[in-house]
Amino acid sequence: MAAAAEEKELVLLDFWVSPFGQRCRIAMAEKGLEFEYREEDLGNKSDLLLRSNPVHKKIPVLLHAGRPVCESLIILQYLDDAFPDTPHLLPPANSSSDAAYARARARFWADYVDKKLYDCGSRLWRLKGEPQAAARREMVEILRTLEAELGDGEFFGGGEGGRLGFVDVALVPFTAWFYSYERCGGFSVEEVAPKLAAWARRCGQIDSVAKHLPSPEKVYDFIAVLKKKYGVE
Ligand SMILES: N[C@@H](CCC(=O)N[C@@H](CS)C(=O)NCC(=O)O)C(=O)O
Repeated sequence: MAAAAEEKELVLLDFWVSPFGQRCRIAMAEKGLEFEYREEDLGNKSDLLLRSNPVHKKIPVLLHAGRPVCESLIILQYLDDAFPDTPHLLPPANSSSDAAYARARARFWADYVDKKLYDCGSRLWRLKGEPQAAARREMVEILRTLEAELGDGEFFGGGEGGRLGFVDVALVPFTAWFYSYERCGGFSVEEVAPKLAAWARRCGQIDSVAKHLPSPEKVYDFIAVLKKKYGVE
């Protein structure tokens, strides 16, 4: 692979359960890029993390030859740009208006995942009573909206040659949280969005995803730790 010499220079500052970090790990696995994984203690962030992401002080940070790239969706786009000979997540930019439109559309849905799904999922385990019921109604709507975008497709598309694309990689880490969302919210993803549930199972069979996603039970245990930390009963 053309990028081989540069691959060794990729370091990912990450935290095991982070869906944002998992996006980067899955993307690099899909691209066949080797990287060094460095687990951060988010309660005691390393100087390297604080120096590399002084604005948000968050993981993931990708260091490429020592230069930091922050924010998971920006990291995914950077990987497409910096390693153009590897399979693209976004349709390659060319002069056609169709490619430009497909790129814009994929970015829209990845942004939707960030703006809606993550926040709503957090409210499902943090809240009780009516606010939690409101989060459940919103989550059902989000899942149905994503299912409508998926349609009858095998994947959300955008990737080269029927592979995982930008939206797939942006969304798939949250499938490890579906079980927790279901238990906290009292609903079934299979019932509200069966095609999306089937897509999640399909993704789970892909090596890059299977290798980098934790089990749903481990995520649920982690949420129990978070609940304790934030005093949620
Ligand atoms: N928008 C960011 C979100 C990253 C993020 O929220 N990271 C969390 C872990 S999941 C973090 O580093 N939290 C530490 C903190 O907020 O102090 C991205 O897409 O990379």
